[in-house]
Amino acid sequence: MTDITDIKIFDTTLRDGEQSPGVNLNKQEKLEIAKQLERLGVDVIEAGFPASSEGDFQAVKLIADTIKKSSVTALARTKKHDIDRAYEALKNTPSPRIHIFLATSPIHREFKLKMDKQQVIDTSVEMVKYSKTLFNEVEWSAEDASRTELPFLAEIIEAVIEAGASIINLPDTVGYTTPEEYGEMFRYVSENVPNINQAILSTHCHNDLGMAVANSIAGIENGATQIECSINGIGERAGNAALEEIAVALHIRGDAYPYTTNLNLQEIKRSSDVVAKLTGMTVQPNKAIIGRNAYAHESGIHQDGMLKNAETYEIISPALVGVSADSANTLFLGKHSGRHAFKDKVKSFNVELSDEELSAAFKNFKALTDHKKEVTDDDIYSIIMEIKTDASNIERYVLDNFYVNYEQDGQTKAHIDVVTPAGEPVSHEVTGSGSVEALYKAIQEILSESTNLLDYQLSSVGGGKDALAESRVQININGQKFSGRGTAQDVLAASANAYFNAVNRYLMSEHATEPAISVNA
Ligand SMILES: CC(=O)SCCNC(=O)CCNC(=O)[C@H](O)C(C)(C)COP(=O)(O)OP(=O)(O)OC[C@H]1O[C@@H](n2cnc3c(N)ncnc32)[C@H](O)[C@@H]1OP(=O)(O)O
Ligand SMILES: CC(C)C(=O)C(=O)O
Repeated sequence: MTDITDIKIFDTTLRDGEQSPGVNLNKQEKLEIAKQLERLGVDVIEAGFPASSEGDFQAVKLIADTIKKSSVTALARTKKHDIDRAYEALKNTPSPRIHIFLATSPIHREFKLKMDKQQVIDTSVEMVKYSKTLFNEVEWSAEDASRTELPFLAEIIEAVIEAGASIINLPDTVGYTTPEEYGEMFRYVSENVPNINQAILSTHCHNDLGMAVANSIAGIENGATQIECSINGIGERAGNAALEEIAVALHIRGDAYPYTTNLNLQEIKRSSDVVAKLTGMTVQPNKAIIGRNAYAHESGIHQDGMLKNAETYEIISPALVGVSADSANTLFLGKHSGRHAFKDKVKSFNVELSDEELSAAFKNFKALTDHKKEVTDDDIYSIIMEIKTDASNIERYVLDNFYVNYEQDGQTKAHIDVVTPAGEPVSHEVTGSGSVEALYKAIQEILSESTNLLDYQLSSVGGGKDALAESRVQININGQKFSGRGTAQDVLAASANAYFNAVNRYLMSEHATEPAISVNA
């Protein structure tokens, strides 16, 4: 039987995540995120870099003073001032940890730090020892470890462990490495650092080549037991390894990855939402695990498969990560949807449709998808109601075509082509002082019945700029009031449909034994 290894989750949303260009969290916002990270069950919260500003010092302090279950840490350069500031900020947390770093790669040593190898070792050792006078737990990071000579990496790691570091983090700072290379670095360190069993190894991967999650997993497959990652994968440049992707990959592919974490997966969606909202970094729709399309299926063949057995196309249940069935929008109805999914949606409204009504509704739905990217539940309900209240079995007015033009003198011309209940095509043109006024005047003048408008309302159905327009009218015919409703992409078409709907309801009532559809008569 394979042993299961416990992996510690070190969340750096509030430190590396906040290094995302344009993100600037105040201390209350950072605290809200920290509280959510604690609910999510992360083992370590990296709350910030206290020496970087007074604001970040105060934020780290507030988090350290408040958070009790997760361990709170903060970043510091190998400088006494940075370490002292971190201590002042962290001293009230039950299990404080300092995270100090120094770059080890040739390019950083030569051009950025202007230090040789020995200076990098000596500075790191001295500052780990100093940190140890203040903190029980010292994490040391070899910045740009993945571009560092392996023998030098092994040498410096042995020295800092000897000085008191108990967590050794090996970042792929610039997101350059491949999973094979990153895994090989951990294997090399595990095999070539004599005192490595006195420390735990940690991954910290950036996503410049889109391999941060794969690299982090390669790290734990080769000896690391801590993963540094961030919610929604935010962080410097292309970001860090996404916490939610690692957590769910380890869970869903437990057969391939024998690891556990302390994370409460059901808090993933909420964590993602809080971070997206407070940082202003919205999540791309197709983002794995938490993107709005992650559980949505649009094409008819996929939807049919989903209805027959969800596992045909779904490897993760949205409920696993706290995505509600409603927001999962599992069967997204759009241009590529088929009859099975449409029928399923109709059923969810508890409306009975005959086979003919269903076919007519499906036809109208497909026609709508040619104009509208996202067809909402409201749109579909409107289509169903149109069908349910349709007067197609009686003679009625059919609006064939219309247009409305603005004239130079401020007048509006409306032209309509209608087929009458007797089946005759007729056209009429009028001018009026506004679009709806002119259109309704043309309709009133073309009807054999004498009608007048009592009430007119216009609203939008569904969201987005391509939402449907819905118009409701009440008209008076022969002393009786009839209501009408019309939906269309265009507000004038919806208005015309509503008027004809009311007139046709009158015609229906004339044919019925009881005028069931007249209102307030
Ligand atoms: C890979 C990472 O993510 S590392 C973390 C990066 N995060 C941040 O930098 C965010 C917070 N940073 C800041 O607010 C500022 O950079 C500060 C306050 C830390 C420092 O600001 P300044 O003193 O103005 O220095 P500046 O940022 O311009 O340059 C960095 C200096 O630190 C030095 N340095 C860089 N890393 C380290 C280190 N690990 N230990 C010691 N010194 C370091 C640089 O060599 C440079 O030194 P120099 O001034 O002698 O050339
Ligand atoms: C400071 C270290 C951990 C870092 O953020 C990096 O190397 O990317």
